[in-house]
Amino acid sequence: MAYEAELQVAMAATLAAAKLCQKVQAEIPKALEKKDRTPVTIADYGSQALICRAIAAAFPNDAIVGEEDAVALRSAEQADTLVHVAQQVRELVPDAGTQDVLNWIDRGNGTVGDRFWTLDPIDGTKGFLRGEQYAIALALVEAGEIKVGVLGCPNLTEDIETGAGTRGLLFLAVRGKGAQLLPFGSQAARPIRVVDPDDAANLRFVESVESAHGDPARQAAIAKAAGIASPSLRIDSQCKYGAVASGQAALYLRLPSPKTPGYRENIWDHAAGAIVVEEAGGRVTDMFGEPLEWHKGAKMLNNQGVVVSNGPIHDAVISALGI
Ligand SMILES: Nc1ncnc2c1ncn2[C@@H]1O[C@H](COP(=O)(O)O)[C@@H](OP(=O)(O)O)[C@H]1O
Ligand SMILES: [Mg+2]
Ligand SMILES: [Mg+2]
Ligand SMILES: [Mg+2]
Repeated sequence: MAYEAELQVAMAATLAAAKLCQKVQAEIPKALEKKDRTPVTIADYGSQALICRAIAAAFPNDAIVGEEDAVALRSAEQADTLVHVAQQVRELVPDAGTQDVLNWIDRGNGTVGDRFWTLDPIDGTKGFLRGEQYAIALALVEAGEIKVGVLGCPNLTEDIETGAGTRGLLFLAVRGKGAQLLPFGSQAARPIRVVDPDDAANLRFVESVESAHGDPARQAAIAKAAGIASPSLRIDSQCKYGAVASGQAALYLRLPSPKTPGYRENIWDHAAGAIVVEEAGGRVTDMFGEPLEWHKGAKMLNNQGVVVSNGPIHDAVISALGI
């Protein structure tokens, strides 16, 4: 199958990173603050190191556009943090040196091009710090189109609302080959599909836990206008794409927050989730109904807001947005 090698490398690397993240989350990590005042932890750095190492080894010519960089970790003030990151990485790569770890993290400072990977080593760091949902998101983009996506959701359960079923889910997709769900520890991935329009129980919408990352009042009004009356399920990270792809929600709305109207979305916050939803039969656009631009830069400067749906309700949502 096309992209089989890429899929296998991405899956193995994401599962290794998930192991590191689960261990660190259980130890209740501290947050450091980045220049943009958002949090980062040793697990974000460790996850990026492990995944970049794996991609660099298998596909040495591929660029990686990752969220994190090692600038702060190279500073004297963060010497202790670097020791902790390296310790976590060595649990999985015993011979990893501290310089190796820094270099692997910085391997994620690539730029977009004809073929590149985009990586969010922990999407939903705020959820991770609360002990709630987060995702490890890795996607391969070629000629402006996402070809492979792997989304690791270590705290997500098969039944998202009740918490029943296996905890720890890997969502996978290869362009044109459908989307699949592989519970952690299982050998058998199963195909997933978006929700049918007549499945009333799952015709709900999902949005961020963080009110400041969206516009909850408008999101509720738009969902209602599109025929979804029940309250939203609030979930951190690209786990929301997993909810739509696995037919447990019909809609994910992410409209610009009135507090940060100029905010533009990062490709790594959406690419892996987007191909999983599209391959499960759904649709992903910006709030104007336009396709998201994956290869113009790390920030999607020409897109605003994100609408993710099962497909049939998409046009009603875009017209309810009325723009
Ligand atoms: N003002 C804002 N509007 C929209 N998204 C924002 C934002 N500030 C931060 N984010 C993004 O929201 C992501 C988390 O998504 P969610 O809100 O769905 O849980 C963060 O990813 P990281 O946690 O990887 O930094 C960050 O990139
Ligand atoms: Mg972040
Ligand atoms: Mg993110
Ligand atoms: Mg992140």
